[in-house]
Amino acid sequence: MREQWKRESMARKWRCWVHWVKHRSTVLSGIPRQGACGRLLNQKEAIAVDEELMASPGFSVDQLMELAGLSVACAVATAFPREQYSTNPAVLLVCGPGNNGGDGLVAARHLHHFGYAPHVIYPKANQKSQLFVNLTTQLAQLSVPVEAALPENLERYCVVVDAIFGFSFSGAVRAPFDEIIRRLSSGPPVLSVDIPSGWDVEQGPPAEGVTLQPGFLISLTAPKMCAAHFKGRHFLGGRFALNDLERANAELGALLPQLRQACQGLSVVREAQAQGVCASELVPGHLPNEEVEARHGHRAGGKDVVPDDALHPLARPRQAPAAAKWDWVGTKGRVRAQGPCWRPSCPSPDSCNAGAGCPVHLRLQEQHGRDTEQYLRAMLAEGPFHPFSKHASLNEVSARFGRDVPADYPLPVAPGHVRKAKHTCRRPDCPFKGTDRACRGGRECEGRVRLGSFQRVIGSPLVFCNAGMRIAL
Ligand SMILES: NC(=O)C1=CN([C@@H]2O[C@H](COP(=O)(O)OP(=O)(O)OC[C@H]3O[C@@H](n4cnc5c(N)ncnc54)[C@H](OP(=O)(O)O)[C@@H]3O)[C@@H](O)[C@H]2O)[C@@H](O)CC1
Ligand SMILES: [K+]
Repeated sequence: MREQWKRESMARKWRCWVHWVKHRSTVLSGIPRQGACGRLLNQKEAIAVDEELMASPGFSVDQLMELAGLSVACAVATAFPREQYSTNPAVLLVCGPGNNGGDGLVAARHLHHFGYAPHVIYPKANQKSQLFVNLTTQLAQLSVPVEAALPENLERYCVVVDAIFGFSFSGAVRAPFDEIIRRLSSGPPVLSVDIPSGWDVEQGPPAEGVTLQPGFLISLTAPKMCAAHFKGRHFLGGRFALNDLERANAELGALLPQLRQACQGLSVVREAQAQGVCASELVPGHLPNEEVEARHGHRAGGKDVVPDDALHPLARPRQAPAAAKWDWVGTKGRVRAQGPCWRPSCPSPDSCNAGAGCPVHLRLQEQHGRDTEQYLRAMLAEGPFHPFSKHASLNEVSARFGRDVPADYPLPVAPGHVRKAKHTCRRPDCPFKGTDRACRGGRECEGRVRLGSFQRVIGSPLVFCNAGMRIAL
């Protein structure tokens, strides 16, 4: 009896909510809201849905924020899978003064647990609310750095999570966030939370000034009107909508996410733009590819259901270049890599030759300097086919090829440009003493020590030959 009463009461509340939102939508919106993601919420509706979630079903702010932050972390993990990196990938989360910033703080905690290395920038930390104090304390206890200023070098991050402003943003961006947004606009790929920061919630990107163009967006609860101007990979998150969404969607004409499966952030499929119409549809992550194809008439391509050409260049999946494209040229014991760079964080993937200006290379050099073993480890950790710069020594390239080179690939050793192994063995009876051949024994032999360290690093067999270091493939 009590159960039935509960069910009826829930149903009554739900009908009230649907009626109320429907009525509000009609009254409040004068602007058409058919965009890239179906019917989109305007600013007042977004705020109203948020308030309603707290009022009627009694969600608390921290509950909503926890789910929102978790879905942000899931979207990052989907777009930048942890398995693609050999060390914990660095993620920069820039958090603003409101609840959008709170989502970023929560996401940082989950990303830490997912095996990422989050770094939080929180320029206007909210010290008054206990919720925000708790969130920063939790991060401190996990040793997640929380700082006020944006770091100088953004290239070390595989993605920047923009949790600066959400649906309460209005007007022109004020300091210090104007400068932050300017810098983020030319850095690594950006994933925006709910609203791309600096965009008007309804009108989209500002007409003038620097604009953030994120490659990824995760809308919370439902996409807002500005999402109509977004051209990247779109996720929906926040499992806090109420029962009976299908009915709600039908009645409201809105697109509230149906998060029935385990994943928290869902991709939104951008339908083929054949008739110039860009209507998107929410597709649960578990939908079979054939069905996606049937419904949208384009190749779903594994997990990625967004056609590549609809994506922001930084959001497009990178393909490993064919081995033939790689041309390693030995020059005075140094080598040069030619071919497109496909490091996920490369700022210019099509033109980068990882030369002296390659920030990754510079950073690795800066961090590890002459410590060969550390430097090699760091190089290898950058992922497969990291193109070495002009300044990489032949030995480093040899070490790299020892791991990844295809069996039929020519050795990167150009005649006449091979570094000769120095004879540095101090044994008085060394048979190679006085010759230009390297000693194969002797504890002090520099070649042997180095050989040992390469083997430790890459675990592949390297042998000495007369001409210098070669790879045993
Ligand atoms: N149900 C949901 O969907 C859920 C939503 N959630 C999340 O909450 C987000 C909305 O949060 P919110 O209401 O706290 O506002 P938000 O946009 O973060 O920031 C407001 C701050 O920005 C500031 N500010 C404004 N304009 C500015 C300007 N031009 N230049 C500079 N500053 C400016 C403003 O300062 P003030 O104007 O007050 O001085 C204030 O401090 C929402 O998008 C979603 O991410 C989840 O957490 C839970 C479930
Ligand atoms: K944002």
